[in-house]
Amino acid sequence: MATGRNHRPATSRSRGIPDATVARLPLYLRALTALSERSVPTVSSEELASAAGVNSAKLRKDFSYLGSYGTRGVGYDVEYLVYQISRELGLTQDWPVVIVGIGNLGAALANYGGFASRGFRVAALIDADPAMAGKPVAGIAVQHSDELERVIEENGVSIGVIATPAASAQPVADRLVAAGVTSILNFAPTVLSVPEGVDVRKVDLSIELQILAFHEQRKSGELPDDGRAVPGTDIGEDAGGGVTGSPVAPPAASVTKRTASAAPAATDRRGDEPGNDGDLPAVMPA
Ligand SMILES: NC(=O)c1ccc[n+]([C@@H]2O[C@H](COP(=O)([O-])OP(=O)(O)OC[C@H]3O[C@@H](n4cnc5c(N)ncnc54)[C@H](O)[C@@H]3O)[C@@H](O)[C@H]2O)c1
Repeated sequence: MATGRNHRPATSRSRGIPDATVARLPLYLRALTALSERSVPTVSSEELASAAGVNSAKLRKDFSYLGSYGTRGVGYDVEYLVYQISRELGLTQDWPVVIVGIGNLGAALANYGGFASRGFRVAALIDADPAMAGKPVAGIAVQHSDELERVIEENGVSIGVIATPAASAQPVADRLVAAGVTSILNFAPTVLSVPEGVDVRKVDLSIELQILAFHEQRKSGELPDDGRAVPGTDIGEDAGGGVTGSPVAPPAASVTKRTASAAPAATDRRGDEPGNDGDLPAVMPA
């Protein structure tokens, strides 16, 4: 991982909020939503930091970017923070999402209730297999790939989820982008090339397991022969930021924006934006 401590942190395009802060906002929101469901009116930074698994000083710094400073002796207003973070994340509006590749994973994603409850409406399920067309999955009829462009246009889809085999992922991404999609969540184990202005996040559970395997190996005292740390395992601090109690990072700031090129994201992103986690995997908040 690049060491970016002496550099200005990479920031999101809105209001100059650092990407690492943006990556922690869903963690705060998840913790705050749980408090809200229990009708808890206020929360201290320490309590919320602990519930979100984040260091409390980092939390206060993150909230300062939102203009939220809490009230001394009272803490933060839970409902207001839920609103503020939801608004900052763009969750106060409905986001139609298209899932491409309705096999084991695509069907599981389609059935995942957590999308809808967080403002992501599954607008369409797309698969290249003609035998799948018309079959209901999660109450939605699967549509053939030929329909992809029409579906995106009709539903105003800007977020696409790719759950196809790796070999199909780039052509699918190209079609999604050409049709107007500007954000892609990629589950296929391949690096995607997308034009400038398109954001890609990737999820790879096997990478997370490999990181856990590394920590297991450390716990058992079995280090690699040369005793060096395995690269890419220190993602907690920059990506999830100040995460406590967990050896594995929460959602990494793995937004990838680049011009179309054959260069892997891990190389070009880390090279030009120190302190950002470039192509590290993201894990969906549960
Ligand atoms: N990121 C993760 O943690 C994770 C976990 C499991 C699987 N995966 C990956 O997700 C992908 C899907 O896995 P799966 O087990 O669901 O596979 P699967 O074979 O069950 O499903 C793949 C589906 O994609 C469809 N498809 C193929 N090419 C297509 C195209 N060009 N356009 C539209 N649909 C197309 C196939 O018809 C099939 O229905 C694989 O790349 C796999 O490696 C990732």
